[in-house]
Amino acid sequence: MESSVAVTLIGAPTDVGAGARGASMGPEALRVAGLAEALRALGLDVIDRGNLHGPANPWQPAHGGYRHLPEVAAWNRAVHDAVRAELRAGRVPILLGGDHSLAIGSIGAVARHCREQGRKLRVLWLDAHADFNTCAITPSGNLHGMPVAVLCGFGPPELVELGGSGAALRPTEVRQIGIRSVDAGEKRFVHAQRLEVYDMRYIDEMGMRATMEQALAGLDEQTHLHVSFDVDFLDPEIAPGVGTTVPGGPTYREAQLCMEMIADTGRLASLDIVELNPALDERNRTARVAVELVESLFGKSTLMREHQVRRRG
Ligand SMILES: NC(=[NH2+])NCCC[C@H](N)C(=O)O
Ligand SMILES: [Mn+2]
Ligand SMILES: [Mn+2]
Repeated sequence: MESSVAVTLIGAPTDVGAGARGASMGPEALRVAGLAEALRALGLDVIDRGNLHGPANPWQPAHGGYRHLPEVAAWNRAVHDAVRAELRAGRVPILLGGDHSLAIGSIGAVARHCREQGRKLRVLWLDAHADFNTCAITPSGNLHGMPVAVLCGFGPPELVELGGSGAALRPTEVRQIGIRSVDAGEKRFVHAQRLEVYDMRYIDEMGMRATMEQALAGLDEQTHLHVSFDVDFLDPEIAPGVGTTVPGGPTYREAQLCMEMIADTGRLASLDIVELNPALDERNRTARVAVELVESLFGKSTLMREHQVRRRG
């Protein structure tokens, strides 16, 4: 028997990067939906470290192109240090957001760890949004619309330099899946930086299976696979509990296949679950769907692998 996978839950209860309040309740909603118990039932070693602490949401307008930059930076420093500690201990950190700006700290720590260990990195960004805005092009100033740009080096120094000097990511290390809302200036920047985006039209035309085969192509034993799961990736019909819903997302079945195909790679080494907003949810059903998808991400399947009818070539 191989030793069991060890995961650590890290709560970051804040919505300082978002345009709507409520994602700060995400960590507790995921716990109430039974995340830790579900992962333990799969045989994983699960530690829940509780919640990180950081500044309250001052709910102020944008300042120099950003809303709440000092608060977002403080939360991300806490996330960075917590994620880094778990990676160093050989565990799989699972960040419970919180809004998506927290991926700056989380992926900043992952990228730094990979550099130190000489490992390759692949980031799968599951989202309705590209989150590739900068202060010059953002329509809102909300930092949850900017983490991918910040991680690629485009943003304020207090965020860009969080995981060490220089940009955490190269655009070629990222694959975006499920995208269906990109702002005008953001769209030009996505093209200029050659982000690899599998938008909803691509998924409609090619199907989720071919999409994931491409997004996961080229992984090897040295690759650290990070999944940044913005719950608004999902169609609002199955996931209403998010602050920025966009219709036309993946169905329950498509999302399950996406997660199962990631699990099959055996490379998943860190995860963010962000943008769950219990204030907008219905009886915690979005949290429960998120837990079901994360179970698949960690290898839950209907039948034992060896009993599955092999799909044809
Ligand atoms: N992580 C998210 N839900 N991001 C939504 C971003 C929405 C919009 N593109 C903005 O920059 O304001
Ligand atoms: Mn989103
Ligand atoms: Mn997002």
